[in-house]
Amino acid sequence: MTVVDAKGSPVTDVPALRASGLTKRYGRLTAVDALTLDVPPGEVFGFLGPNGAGKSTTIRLLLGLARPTAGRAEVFGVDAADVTRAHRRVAYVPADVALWPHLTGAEILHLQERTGPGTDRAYRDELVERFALDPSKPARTYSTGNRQKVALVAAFATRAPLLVLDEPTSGLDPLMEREFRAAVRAARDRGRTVFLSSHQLAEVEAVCDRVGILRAGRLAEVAAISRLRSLHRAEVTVTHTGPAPDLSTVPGVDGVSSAGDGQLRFTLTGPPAPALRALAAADVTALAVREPSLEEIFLDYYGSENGR
Ligand SMILES: Nc1ncnc2c1ncn2[C@@H]1O[C@H](COP(=O)(O)OP(=O)(O)OP(=O)(O)O)[C@@H](O)[C@H]1O
Repeated sequence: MTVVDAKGSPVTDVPALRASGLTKRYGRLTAVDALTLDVPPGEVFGFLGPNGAGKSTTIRLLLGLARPTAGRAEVFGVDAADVTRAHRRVAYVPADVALWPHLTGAEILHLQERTGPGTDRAYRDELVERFALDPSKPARTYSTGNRQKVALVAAFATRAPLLVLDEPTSGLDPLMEREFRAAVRAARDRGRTVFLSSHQLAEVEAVCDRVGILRAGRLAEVAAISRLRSLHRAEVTVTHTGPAPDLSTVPGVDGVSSAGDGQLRFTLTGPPAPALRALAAADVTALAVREPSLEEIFLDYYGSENGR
């Protein structure tokens, strides 16, 4: 029996996606290493990591397209290996969209409608317009971006409660990227769950509630974007009159520099209270704090290293 809330939506604490000790080895290489993660229903989750970190392999495991060496993947409580049941609730856009070359975009969308978990046709037509897709052409004539658009329109227009998108915007131009972000927000407004692997950090920052950062097959961090920012270095600029405040021994403060123009710059990690107490002793006339972008956080994690 399904329990529903006042609006008729199912009440469930079963995660949309669950990975428990999920592991995939290819010979000696451990592509995904004991990955444990829950994505609750209604969340937009960003999945980040450099090339080769194991993002696509994780997605393949979550979708039952690859068999785990150890551990388990579940979609709304159903074992990912039970593909027929699990896929009733999933729409998937792979990194390399392959379409039937002789069918037109419209024919492919129609085919998806008949085989998938149900389609909102009015919304699909709206998305075709929004993504400026010409559905009358055979798929073999589509560019990479246009193939991606067909797959995205089909996925967003389904009634599947979970969308798994593997680097879905790599071929889209900035206008289409904007439409993509709007479609993700609309999906969330409808209570759908989105699992989005991406290299576009600005995109993840704009649409995701939480992010997971994968490094060499392991989850290095899972956090809300705001929390991730607060854990990382903020850049602080203090304008003062009179002698510069002494921050040399303040916990969390690093890289103090003064240009001698009444401005002091430093980076701050962790709670700001000790720095604020030290600053209170000086005559501070302005204080500016710049939080790091997701890109800066990402580079902090990886530096110039590879993901593996
Ligand atoms: N079928 C396979 N056989 C052997 N090794 C594989 C196979 N699939 C993936 N790998 C290896 O597993 C590691 C993770 O690859 P994966 O494609 O999951 O990374 P990714 O994070 O998706 O990278 P990218 O961002 O470049 O797409 C890589 O070292 C890759 O070479």
